[in-house]
Amino acid sequence: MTFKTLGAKAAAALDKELMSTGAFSLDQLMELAGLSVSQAVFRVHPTNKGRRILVAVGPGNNGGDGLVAARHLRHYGYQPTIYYPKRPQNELYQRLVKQLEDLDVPFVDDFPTALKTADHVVDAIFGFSFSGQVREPFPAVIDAMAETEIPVTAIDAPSSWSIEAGPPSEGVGSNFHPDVLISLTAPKPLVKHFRGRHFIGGRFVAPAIAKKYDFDVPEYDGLDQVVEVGPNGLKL
Ligand SMILES: NC(=O)C1=CN([C@@H]2O[C@H](COP(=O)(O)OP(=O)(O)OC[C@H]3O[C@@H](n4cnc5c(N)ncnc54)[C@H](O)[C@@H]3O)[C@@H](O)[C@H]2O)[C@H](O)CC1
Ligand SMILES: [K+]
Repeated sequence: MTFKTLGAKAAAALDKELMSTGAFSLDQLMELAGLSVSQAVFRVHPTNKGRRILVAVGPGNNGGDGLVAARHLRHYGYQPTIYYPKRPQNELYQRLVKQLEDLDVPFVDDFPTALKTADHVVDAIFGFSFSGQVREPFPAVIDAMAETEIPVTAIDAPSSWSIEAGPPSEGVGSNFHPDVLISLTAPKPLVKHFRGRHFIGGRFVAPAIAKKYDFDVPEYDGLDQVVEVGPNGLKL
């Protein structure tokens, strides 16, 4: 049995609904999404496998999830480093950056060089609002993540993949296959093409909303914010 998937349009509509009739703020959803990501990273890459986590942060809310995850990882004893080349003038993201600066988390401009000394990478560049060809400065970053030997965890989608159709057939991202994926609230159709370890996170959806959008809320254990499922959404 597989978990139902949520296309890009449905995922955006669900987000909107959670923040209107659902009465959540974006900060709350992002905090819980980022907390889920930090738990998935801890599961697949505990601190004894290496503490240096490089987080590639994009310009939207997927990037925000990455900034939140980095803060939690720092508190778990990791040493996160942030690559954040396109920073929107938005108070929410500025606050997330300040929180990391207060924890002495370094921000770097040169992604390939930072990758050489990292133990694990988090891809927080694009999520369900990605479309078209990858624009600068991200093509080289995605190429570097595709080629690296160290494990990569992608938040919600491997960046550059089509949310509906998966990896591009050629060019940037065609050889990008992250080791770990954490789908937020529900897997996206691209999971059909994913072969690594797959988690679902985002433990904040009320049953009535999940029913309306026709997806399954997984059974979370105890305090967990993530559930591991089969690579392409199969129930384990
Ligand atoms: N429902 C949840 O569980 C929650 C999910 N969250 C995360 O939010 C993202 C979706 O965020 P959104 O801001 O809508 O968009 P993205 O981050 O995916 O990216 C938008 C950003 O990227 C730019 N962009 C789009 N295409 C390209 C391109 N081809 N080249 C360069 N740049 C591009 C675009 O202009 C925007 O600036 C979701 O996946 C989750 O990770 C929330 O945290 C809330 C809870
Ligand atoms: K991503």
